[in-house]
Amino acid sequence: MSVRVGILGATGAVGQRFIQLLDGHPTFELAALTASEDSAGRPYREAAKWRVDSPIPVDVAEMTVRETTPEAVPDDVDLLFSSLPSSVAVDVEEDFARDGYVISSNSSNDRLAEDVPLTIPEINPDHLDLIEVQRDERGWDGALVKNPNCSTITMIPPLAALDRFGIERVDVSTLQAVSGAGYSGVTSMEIIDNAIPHIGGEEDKMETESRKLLGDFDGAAVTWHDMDVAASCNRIPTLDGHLENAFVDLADDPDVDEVADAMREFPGVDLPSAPNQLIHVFDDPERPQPRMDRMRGQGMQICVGGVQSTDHGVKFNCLAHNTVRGAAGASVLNGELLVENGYL
Ligand SMILES: NC(=O)C1=CN([C@@H]2O[C@H](COP(=O)(O)OP(=O)(O)OC[C@H]3O[C@@H](n4cnc5c(N)ncnc54)[C@H](OP(=O)(O)O)[C@@H]3O)[C@@H](O)[C@H]2O)C=CC1
Ligand SMILES: N[C@@H](CC(=O)OP(=O)(O)O)C(=O)O
Repeated sequence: MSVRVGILGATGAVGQRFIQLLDGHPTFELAALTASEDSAGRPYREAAKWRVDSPIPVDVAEMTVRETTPEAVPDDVDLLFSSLPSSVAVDVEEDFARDGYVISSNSSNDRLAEDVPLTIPEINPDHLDLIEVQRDERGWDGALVKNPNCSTITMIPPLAALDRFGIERVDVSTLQAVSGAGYSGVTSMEIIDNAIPHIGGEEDKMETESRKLLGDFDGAAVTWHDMDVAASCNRIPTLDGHLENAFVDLADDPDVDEVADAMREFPGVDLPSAPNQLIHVFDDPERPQPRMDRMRGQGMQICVGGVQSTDHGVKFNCLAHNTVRGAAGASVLNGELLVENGYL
């Protein structure tokens, strides 16, 4: 089966990752690229300042960038990946869904909307069926599906593995790469020889999205997990890969080996972009490290290390590639789940 796909916001940092990940994809055939009015009408190679660590695919380089409107995208495109600024996406994504397109979006708008699935295929694939509720309520033929924030997605797989021991509270502190802010988000003068102990909106996203992701879906609505989550977010001068230190209070008292085994054995999914093993647990206390470990599982694996018991539960470190597993890769995986579950 081949599905014709497009990318909204294709010239940006995440849009370029989409192009890289879709090159040679077994199911998805890239058929449309959109961006702002400044880029529309230009060949992609001219409109995009290409910065990904592999060449622009030859056929993509010559594609003409389109306007980001439903009229500008061919009708035979079934699935759109969205990496628009959220201020733009909030209206535009709804226009496309109303027009019949299915959208797998990485932008932060609407992630907490009651009828919008916020999905990680290995964690809560059942939440995808919120699409039925969404279509009933909004009268759409299309659909809007979201993946979480990059810092949130990094800690969720290990937390999902721990939930069998009864998570009561999570305290997490992040060390986030500069690519998370986009290419012009943090200047070199701000970040070299430095760390910035604030990332606007990020703590709130981690504290809320995590509870929706680990919540229960009863076929009509998601009841959020009742754990307390407190996050502290920091920017550091790594290029890619968010590292996080998590402290988790548990109802039960598992030993370190039980915790590590629960993470190692946490099941993956059989989708083209999914890693064979979702969580890699290091015994070496100096791992994971961003530069060494962010590309494990082609950037889609979650790395964990430093698992230790505490008075109230466990602590560990976790790492994921923020623009692959944390952004474009997460949307592509959701697209694969949409195909698998018959939504396309
Ligand atoms: N960078 C990262 O690691 C992560 C980013 N995200 C989220 O993904 C989204 C994209 O981020 P990123 O790729 O870094 O952003 P960029 O600024 O690099 O790219 C934005 C894209 O949107 C297009 N665009 C901007 N304004 C408009 C408009 N008015 N109409 C149509 N298209 C427009 C741009 O086109 P043009 O080139 O023509 O201006 C470009 O293609 C954001 O919502 C961000 O929060 C999420 C997780 C990680
Ligand atoms: N805020 C993230 C990147 C991002 O854009 O997240 P979101 O997808 O929630 O907008 C970072 O700075 O690393």
